[in-house]
Amino acid sequence: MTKALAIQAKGISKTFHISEDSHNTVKHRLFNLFNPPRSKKVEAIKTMDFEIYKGECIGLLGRNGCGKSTLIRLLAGVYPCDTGSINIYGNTLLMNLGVGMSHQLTARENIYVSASVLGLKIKEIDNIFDQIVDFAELRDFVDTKIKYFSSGMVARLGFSIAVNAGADIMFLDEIFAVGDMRFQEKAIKVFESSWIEGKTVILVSHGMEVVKKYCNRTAFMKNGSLVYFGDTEKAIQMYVDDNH
Ligand SMILES: Nc1ncnc2c1ncn2[C@@H]1O[C@H](COP(=O)(O)OP(=O)(O)OP(=O)(O)O)[C@@H](O)[C@H]1O
Repeated sequence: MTKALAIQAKGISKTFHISEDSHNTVKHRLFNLFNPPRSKKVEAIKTMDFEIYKGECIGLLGRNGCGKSTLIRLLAGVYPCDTGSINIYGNTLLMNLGVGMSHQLTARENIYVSASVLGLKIKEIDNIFDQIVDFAELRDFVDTKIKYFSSGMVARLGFSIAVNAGADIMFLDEIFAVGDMRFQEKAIKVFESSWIEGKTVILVSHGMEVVKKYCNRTAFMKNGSLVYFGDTEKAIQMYVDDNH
């Protein structure tokens, strides 16, 4: 049986240009009239190719700053790539600290916007609205702008929308680390339930137990490069060695 593609990345890369001197004060600007601000290049993602198949749970490991979040933001379409192309087969939702949700909107408005992005009609969203709110345990905050939410509350809302609205591909950035213990247990239960079967999940986590338990393949990144993508145990070993 041939495996169906969920994500195909070909030759993708991303470089950030960070300005080193911020000419913010009047004094600083006067003294630096003829010195343009210096800029530093950060190659967050160095050219890489990979394929992810439908139904896979993929782990993404690497030390702080190695490019994990940038990679999933590229895959989720938050940033454009500098080079290469990404093909996504299905609808996606990125769930970490509120990326993809608007902080100026209330939880209710974000539910409607995110679920529409996932392809649901207004009537369908009406039908699952209560489910989303109750699963996220945010009944008392439905009409509060999410800029007043804690990062855990935003993560709960994002996870609940994706679970209930049925995203085909989910990017989970440290989801098991941000909610409180009770929500983490609930999130893990959903993760283990049959619901997750057939869905494609890309999981960024510093928790080796979670990666070991759920990921059928794991990628190990270092300094923006995809060093290894395959057997989970082997990727974990490389990550552990890199931390010593
Ligand atoms: N929006 C941005 N503008 C400029 N530089 C950025 C931006 N986002 C990330 N970077 C830089 O790109 C590099 C990779 O960052 P990224 O957040 O992808 O790493 P990470 O592996 O997710 O780290 P962590 O484990 O700490 O979450 C870092 O050097 C970071 O400073």
